[in-house]
Amino acid sequence: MRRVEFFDTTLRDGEQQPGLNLNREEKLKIAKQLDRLGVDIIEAGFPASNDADFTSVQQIARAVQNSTVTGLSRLVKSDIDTTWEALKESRNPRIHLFIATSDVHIKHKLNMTQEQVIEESVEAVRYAKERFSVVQWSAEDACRTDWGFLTKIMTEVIKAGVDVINLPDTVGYTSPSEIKAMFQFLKENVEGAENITLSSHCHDDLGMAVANSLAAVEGGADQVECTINGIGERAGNASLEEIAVALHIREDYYQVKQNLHLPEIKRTSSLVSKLTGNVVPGNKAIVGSNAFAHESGIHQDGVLKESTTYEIITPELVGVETNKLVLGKLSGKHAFRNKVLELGFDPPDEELKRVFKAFKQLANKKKDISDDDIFALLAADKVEAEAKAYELLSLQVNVGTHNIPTATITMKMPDGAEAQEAATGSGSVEAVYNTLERMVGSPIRLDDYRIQSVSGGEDALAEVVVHVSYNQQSSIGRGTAHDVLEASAYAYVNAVNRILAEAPAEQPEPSINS
Ligand SMILES: CC(=O)SCCNC(=O)CCNC(=O)[C@H](O)C(C)(C)COP(=O)(O)OP(=O)(O)OC[C@H]1O[C@@H](n2cnc3c(N)ncnc32)[C@H](O)[C@@H]1OP(=O)(O)O
Ligand SMILES: CC(C)C(=O)C(=O)O
Ligand SMILES: [Mg+2]
Repeated sequence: MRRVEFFDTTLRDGEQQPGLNLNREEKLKIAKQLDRLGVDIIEAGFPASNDADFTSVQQIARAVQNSTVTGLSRLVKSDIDTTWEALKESRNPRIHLFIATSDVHIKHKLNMTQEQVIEESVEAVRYAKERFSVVQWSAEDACRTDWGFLTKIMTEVIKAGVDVINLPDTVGYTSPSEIKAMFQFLKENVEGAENITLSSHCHDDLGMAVANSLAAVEGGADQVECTINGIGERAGNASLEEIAVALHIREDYYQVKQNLHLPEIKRTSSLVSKLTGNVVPGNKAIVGSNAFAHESGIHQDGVLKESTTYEIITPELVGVETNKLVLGKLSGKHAFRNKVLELGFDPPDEELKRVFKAFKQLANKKKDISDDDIFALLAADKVEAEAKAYELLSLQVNVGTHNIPTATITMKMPDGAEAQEAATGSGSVEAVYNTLERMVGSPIRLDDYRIQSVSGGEDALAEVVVHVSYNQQSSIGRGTAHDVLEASAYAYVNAVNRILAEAPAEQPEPSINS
C-alpha cells in the first residue's frame, strides 16, 4: 500500500487567515505538537516576508525532532537565500518555491509571459537545488491552469531537479472528479512525473477542500497540504483532521497508509483553537464538541446497544475520552435510565416512569439539562413518592411596587378534595407560605429557607430547601422549578408531607376553604 505524506501549513497558510496573528512562542508550541502528531512536513512560515517569520522558522527548524521543516519562497534569489539562512541548520533543509501558472495570474498579477514563468521556475529550482536537499515547486492556481501548459512547465522543472510538485487549488474552484482527473492526466503525461512526489493543496471556497484533497489522492497525489481545523486564507484550507481520519476509516477504499498518530488529533485541534482564538464549531467533523454526541432517543438507544450503529469513528481514535449522550427533549427512556444509573439511582420502573415524565416536561422548557437537574428531579420525586398527602395544583401570585403581595393557591388535600385559598404577606414568598399555612390549618414554623440555582444559565432551575417545625417535629422539604415562587411552594408542601408521613396520628386537620 502506498503512503500519503501530510504537509501541514497551519503556521504559513493557516496564519494567512485574516485577523490571525501568532507570536513566536505560540508558533513553537504548535510546531512541537504537530511533531508529536507525526506530520511529515511542517511549513513554518515565509522567512523572507518579515523578520518574525524568519526567526520563527529558524527556531522551529532547530526545535522539531521528527518532522521536516520548510519555508515558502518566491522565485526571487534573495527570498531563496533568506530561506536558506533560516533552514540551513535543519536536519533535512527543504524549500517551497511557488509561482502562479494560470492565465489570469500570469497576465494580470505577474505581468509576465508563460515562457518567462517557465524560465524563472527552472532557474529558481536549479539555484535552490544547490542548497536544499528537498526542493518543492508549486504551480499556484494550478486548478485554473491549462493542462497543456501545466504539462510543459512541470516537465521543465522536473528536468531542473525538483523533488516535489504541488498543484494547488488556490481559490477553491475545482471539484472532486475534476481534480482527480487532473492528477491522473499529469501523472500519465508529464515526463518524469513517476520520479517525483505530487502534492495537492486545496482551499475551501466552495466547501470542497477535503473532498478535493481526497479525490487528488485517488488521482495519484502522494502528499496532501492542509491545516489544523481548516484555518487559512479566506474560507480556509483543507482540514488535516478530516483528511487523516477519512483516509484511516476508509483505508479499504483509498488503499493508502499514513504516519500520523491519530490520538493526538483532538489535543492539536484544541491547542490551535486556543492559540488562534478560532472557535471550533460544535458540528465540525472529528473535532467539534458534538462529533461524538447524541441527543435523539433512537440514536442513543442504538449507541447504548451497539456503538457502531451510529458511530463510524471511535472517540479514542482521535484522542476524545468518550462519546456523550446528551439528554434533551428528543431523548428517550433508554438514555434517561442510563443517566439515572450513572448518577447512582436505581428506581423501580414506576418511579422511573414518573421522573422521566417530569424530565420530558423540563426538557421542553430548558435547553441544557445537566446532571444536577436530573439529580434534583430524582431527589424531589423520591420524597414526594415516599409521602404524598398534599399536592400543589396551581399557584398565582400578584406582586407589584404598590401592591401587597397576594398568593392564590389550589391544592389537592389529603382527603382527595381540591381546595383554594388566598393570603397576603410582606413579600411574595411570605404570601405563598401564609396561604399554605392556612390551607394546612396548623401553625407550621419556617426555620430556614435556602435557594440556589441548579446548573447555570438564564434557564437554570431554582432549588429551594426549607426546614420547618410542626408540633415538635422538624422536617426538610425540597422543591425544584423554573420559577422561584413555585419551587418555594413545592419545598414547603414537600416538608409538610414528610411530617405527615412520619407522624400520621398527628396529622393537622386541613381547613376546607374551597
Ligand atoms: C497563494 C499564496 O498563499 S501565496 C503566499 C501569500 N502570502 C503572503 O503574501 C504573505 C507574505 N507576504 C508579504 O509579506 C509580502 O507580500 C512580501 C514581502 C512577500 C512582498 O511584499 P511587497 O514587495 O511589498 O509586494 P506586494 O506584496 O505588494 O506584491 C507582491 C509582488 O510579488 C510578486 N510576486 C507574486 N508572486 C511571486 C512569485 N511567486 N515570485 C516572484 N514574485 C512574485 C507580485 O507580482 C508583486 O510584484 P510587483 O511588486 O513587481 O508588482
Ligand atoms: C503558495 C501556495 C502553495 C498556496 O498557498 C496556494 O496556492 O494556495
Ligand atoms: Mg494556499
